[in-house]
Amino acid sequence: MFKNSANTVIRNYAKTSIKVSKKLGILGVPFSKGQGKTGVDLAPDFLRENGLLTMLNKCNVSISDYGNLKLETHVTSEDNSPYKRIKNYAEFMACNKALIPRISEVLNENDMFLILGGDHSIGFGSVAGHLLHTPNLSLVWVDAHADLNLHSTSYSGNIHGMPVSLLLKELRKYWLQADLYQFAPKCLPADQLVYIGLRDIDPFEDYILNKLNIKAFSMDAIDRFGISKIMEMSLDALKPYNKIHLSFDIDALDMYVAPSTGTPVRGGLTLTEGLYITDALRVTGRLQGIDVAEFNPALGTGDDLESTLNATMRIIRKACADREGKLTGIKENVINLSKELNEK
Ligand SMILES: NC(=[NH2+])NCCC[C@H](N)C(=O)O
Ligand SMILES: [Mn+2]
Ligand SMILES: [Mn+2]
Repeated sequence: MFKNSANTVIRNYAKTSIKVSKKLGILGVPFSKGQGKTGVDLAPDFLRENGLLTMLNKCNVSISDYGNLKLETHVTSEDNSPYKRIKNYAEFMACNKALIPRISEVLNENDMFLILGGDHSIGFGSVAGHLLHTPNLSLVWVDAHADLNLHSTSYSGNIHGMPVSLLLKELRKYWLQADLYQFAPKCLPADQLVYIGLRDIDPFEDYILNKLNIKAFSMDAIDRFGISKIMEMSLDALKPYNKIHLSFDIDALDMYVAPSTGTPVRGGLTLTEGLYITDALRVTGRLQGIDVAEFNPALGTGDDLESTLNATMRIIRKACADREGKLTGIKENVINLSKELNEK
């Protein structure tokens, strides 16, 4: 098995010599109610203001920016929510129901899409929408957390810790009252999911990872085998003709690299490892959807913010572009924003 995997990687890398520049559709989803901290909704515009589009243009990516998903402003009552333990369930559903059909619209006009979160609960709508367009899909979830809780197993009630359980075929039976078949009829088989970077898992998540035999590469595994071996094993686990969705929670990165995030965990990926993962997926030529979630520009000092912004931009560039351009103009904007936030 491992002999083949090395060949797979070499073959995949060889494909990069055919440089087809892909069309990229970008959509911001400024949703923050999947967890308790404000500010993660600022990320899409903050990334744009700090030169996201210019950076990608310099790398010859042709972009259509669809702006931000409009979120319902009048709050629906939680009284008739079927899952009382989940915080902001109605808002979560409204946002994701709006997001799901947008993915096909964006993919009909582009080769790839990039969703700018928002907290990671938007990963549900992004992947569910992707599955509607491309049912033969594999999911790579890069995260310190498994985000695999059920409404009934979550300690926090935060739905950013649950999106994967809403997506998995094997767990749908626990979400009957969510009426998922109506707006998210396609789901993901557990054997087409790979986790990378895990290091903070709840007991139920651990149980279900084992029970469903889900490929999960923890930080321990990465430290032990090295990231290149982990990527070989990851790609080997996925069907070779499937398109790939990468859902990147920036808290997968070490908290020294990406401190401006709501649930940081120590002992994470170096930026080099994060970029390696992203590159290994992009060069397969099958990467079709990307989420970048949990960047919260309102958290941390000016230095934290600069580091997190830089890491996030570089992950995005690696996912979307064959070439690297220069990052410019970031520093001034960071200084201005941290001044502004301190004055509040
Ligand atoms: N997307 C995230 N950062 N998720 C953190 C989840 C933390 C915890 N497992 C919970 O369910 O509340
Ligand atoms: Mn996380
Ligand atoms: Mn996450």
